[in-house]
Amino acid sequence: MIFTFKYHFKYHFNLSTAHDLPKTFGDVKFVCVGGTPRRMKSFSEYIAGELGLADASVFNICGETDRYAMYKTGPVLSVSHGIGIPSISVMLHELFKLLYYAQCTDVTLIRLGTSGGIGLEPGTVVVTKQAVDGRFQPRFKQTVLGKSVVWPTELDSELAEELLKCSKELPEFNTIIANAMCTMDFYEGQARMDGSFCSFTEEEKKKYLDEAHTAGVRNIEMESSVFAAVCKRGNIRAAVVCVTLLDRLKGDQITCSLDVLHNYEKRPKSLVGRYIKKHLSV
Ligand SMILES: O=P(O)(O)O[C@@H]1C[C@H](O)[C@@H](CO)O1
Ligand SMILES: O=c1cc[nH]c(=O)[nH]1
Repeated sequence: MIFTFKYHFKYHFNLSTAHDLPKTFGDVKFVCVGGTPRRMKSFSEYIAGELGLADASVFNICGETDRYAMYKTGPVLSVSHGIGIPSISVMLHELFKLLYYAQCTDVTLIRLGTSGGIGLEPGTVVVTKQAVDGRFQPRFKQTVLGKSVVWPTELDSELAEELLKCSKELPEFNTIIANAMCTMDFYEGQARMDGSFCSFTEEEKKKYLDEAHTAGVRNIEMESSVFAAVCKRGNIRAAVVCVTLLDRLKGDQITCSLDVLHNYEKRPKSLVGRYIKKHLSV
């Protein structure tokens, strides 16, 4: 990555190289990202407790813009990315620029997310091996200058294994390593029949989800492919850790209570928190 502008603006973060980025962000070793500002704020507060930084004040660094929210506790930066590939892609461009100008080294990126499971007990945590597209291929396709560009989407296998090892200390939920399918849509794109429109039958849906299962897909979400592809391009160690909210072989609608959902959402947080704590030898 080579950036040569004198002042480089990270427009959606409301930060630029006019700020002292090395002073504020130079110590960052982990960046955790996830869909919602609430999740990332609560992760930042949680990690402050885990790292014994309970006095750290957790505030939104991007306070002046409401595109994304960013929180920092010690060496851990938490950033929200919104829904889907375009939203996380913009955030990752600006994040990588930020890490570069802040002169950060040895950074690990982890996405903490939610997903729909395939053939799994709801609440299972899936650490992604490869992010595959809707045709079960490990690739991220983008149109650049009117041409299709394809990037590979494997994630760091060593990091995935280390996370799986940490999960053995959290026996209250199951954690597995498997492929995630990354889609462009929550409804028809994920073979749901409960959107505004539906262009397929129940049998076609079942056949597709069975094929996904046979291809090794165990969960479906909406960001892992571009996340894996750009981390690979930037040579950054990365993992995707998503909890499943339902079993898509049994239905389309997420019917569990908010309490149960929030409890499920804590699972990637506690697994990644444990990993970070171990890694920083706290
Ligand atoms: O990080 P989150 O929980 O937002 O990720 C999944 C994929 C989509 O962004 C979203 C759809 O509900 O949930
Ligand atoms: O089914 C689901 C649940 C959460 N997120 C998704 O993208 N799909």
